[in-house]
Amino acid sequence: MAAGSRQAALEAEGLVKRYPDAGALRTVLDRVSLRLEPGETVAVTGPSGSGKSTLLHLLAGLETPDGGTVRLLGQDLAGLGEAARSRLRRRHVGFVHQFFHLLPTLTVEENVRLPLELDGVDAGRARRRARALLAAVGLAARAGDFPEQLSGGEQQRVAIARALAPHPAVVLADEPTGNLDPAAAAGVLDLLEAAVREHGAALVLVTHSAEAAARAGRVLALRGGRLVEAP
Ligand SMILES: Nc1ncnc2c1ncn2[C@@H]1O[C@H](COP(=O)(O)OP(=O)(O)OP(=O)(O)O)[C@@H](O)[C@H]1O
Repeated sequence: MAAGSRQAALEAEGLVKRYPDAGALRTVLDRVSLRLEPGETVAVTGPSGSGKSTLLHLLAGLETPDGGTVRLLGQDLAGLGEAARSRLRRRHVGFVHQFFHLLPTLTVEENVRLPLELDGVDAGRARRRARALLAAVGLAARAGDFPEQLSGGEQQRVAIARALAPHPAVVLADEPTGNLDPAAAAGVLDLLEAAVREHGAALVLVTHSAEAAARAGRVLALRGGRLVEAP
């Protein structure tokens, strides 16, 4: 790192991802590069199937690229073993999945506590943090419920509380406002933006929503596998 330059929260260079398709390999991402400073929000748009979720999975180290590198807080994910990569992800990445991925056998509060407890945070502190987050997302009264007792929008807010629980340096949100009414969608964006503002998190927001994208500092689009400035 050059003297005086800030360390990027997240840096992807030349990412390539190919998937088998009808007996051949199809290139979904073709040399995609992206750099996010702490406190920065980037919206990624693009048609269905353009590779937005794939890009988020590569940035989180949930999938391995066929080419290129991802550095999270300066660490090259490819240089880490699976255990170290999981630890880095658990501590520093908040991932909001498109379909929530809450664990159905755990209560709402247990879902939010889980990443903290997996990371060795003591039970009392994890409970306090989970309750504070559930209060922030307006679900304090639902802490003891199970995910299936909640509406889609409520489950999405739990997923966001869980993603923000460890104070992640990077938040990767895959369509966090999909299927929400406008008021709920605005509330979800407020929560994500608060994480950026209060903790200097870097946020990548994958979205089909023009309103959501308009709230980001930078809007990029995936087109033909390339990440370009949105018009
Ligand atoms: N594990 C996989 N195996 C094979 N093909 C895959 C796999 N994952 C994704 N793809 C393909 O890669 C392309 C990009 O998928 P991706 O889910 O990243 O798109 P997206 O832009 O997020 O779409 P949407 O907006 O519909 O969520 C799609 O054509 C998809 O079928």
